[in-house]
Amino acid sequence: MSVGPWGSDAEADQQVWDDGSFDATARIVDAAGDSDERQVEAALRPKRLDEFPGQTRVRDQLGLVLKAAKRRGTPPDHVLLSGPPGLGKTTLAMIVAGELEQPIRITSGPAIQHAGDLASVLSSLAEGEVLFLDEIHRMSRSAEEMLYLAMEDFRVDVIIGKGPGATAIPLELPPFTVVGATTRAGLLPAPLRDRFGFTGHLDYYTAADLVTILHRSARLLGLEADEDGIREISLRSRGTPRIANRLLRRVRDWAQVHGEDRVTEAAARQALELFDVDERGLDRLDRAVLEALCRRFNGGPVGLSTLAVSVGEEPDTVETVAEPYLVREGFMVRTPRGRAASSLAWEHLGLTPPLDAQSMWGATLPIDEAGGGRFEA
Ligand SMILES: Nc1ncnc2c1ncn2[C@@H]1O[C@H](COP(=O)(O)OP(=O)(O)OP(=O)(O)O)[C@@H](O)[C@H]1O
Ligand SMILES: [Mg+2]
Repeated sequence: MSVGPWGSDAEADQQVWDDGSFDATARIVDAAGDSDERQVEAALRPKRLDEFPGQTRVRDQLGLVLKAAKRRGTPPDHVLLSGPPGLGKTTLAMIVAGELEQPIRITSGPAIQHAGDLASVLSSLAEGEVLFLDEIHRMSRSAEEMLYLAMEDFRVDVIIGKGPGATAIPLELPPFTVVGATTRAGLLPAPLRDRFGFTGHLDYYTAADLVTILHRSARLLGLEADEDGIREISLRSRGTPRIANRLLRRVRDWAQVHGEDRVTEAAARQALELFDVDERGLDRLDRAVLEALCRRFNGGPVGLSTLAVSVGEEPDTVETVAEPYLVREGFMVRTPRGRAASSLAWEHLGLTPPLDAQSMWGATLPIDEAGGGRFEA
């Protein structure tokens, strides 16, 4: 067993595991929401574009497209919204219908497994109606092909019968608007992507936008909130309104249980400490990964699977759950020789990087200069 300047491996293990194993699916900083949460969220969704803070480019462009279509009295181009979970794609889809003053029909890629499922939705649409297709990248191939035709020519071919005797009966559809949402725009086949006249890509929010969102949510939840309390929550929300709203609800719980009726800075700090979300929005898994990188591997680089074993997780969990945010925020770098801690990581953990750390990871070198090769996985 190696005993470094920071103690033994066993001690490091203890820190990660002393309060039970880590459940990656129940993270408070998970950007994806579960079905219970979606009900609470519905109440917090802005209903109109001018109540929607942040994403100014997408908001202004979309506003223009919708206003022009309304003025012409025709349905607007189909709208594709892409971006990471929890940033407001569903919210914007609802807003499109709200701004057009049209009903919205909601379905999703996984719910449309057969072209027939889509045909029945399409054939029941009224003129001008908005069809929201969530997770559009998960639709079946045959449904996708039907959708191309429907989006472009407002027509579906209904197949009657089977085998050689089958005939296609074209069915005219009234004009309507598809709003597609996807977290994986890259997975959409080009012909489908091309049929959207407007594409909006949502990006992470600034802390200032999250402050606006949190003030609004606090008001809707009937909560008094101090500026400092709201700011504290915004900084820990990983640029994601869904996480911000969730943290706000936990802070509300904490404040109410402690007989306070305000979201103060102290309440926010204590509540979020209890839930293991630190000042930069890192949770226990994120910190365990950084701790392992710095303490055990001297800052890296280290292979993903070795790193995963040392925090007791599957490589896939480390790669998809912790890594994206750590890399995005500059705590961790992916190098051709594995994962490495940045100086920010050492600083965040309150540790001093060893003198030879810089030369060890060579992480800031572009891949080519660092010797070519692929990312170690
Ligand atoms: N700009 C915003 N202003 C206020 N609240 C927002 C904003 N964007 C998102 N939210 C809130 O965040 C929560 C999640 O938003 P939404 O469901 O629209 O995300 P999404 O992009 O559809 O996520 P997913 O990819 O998981 O479906 C909702 O409660 C919504 O009210
Ligand atoms: Mg959504």
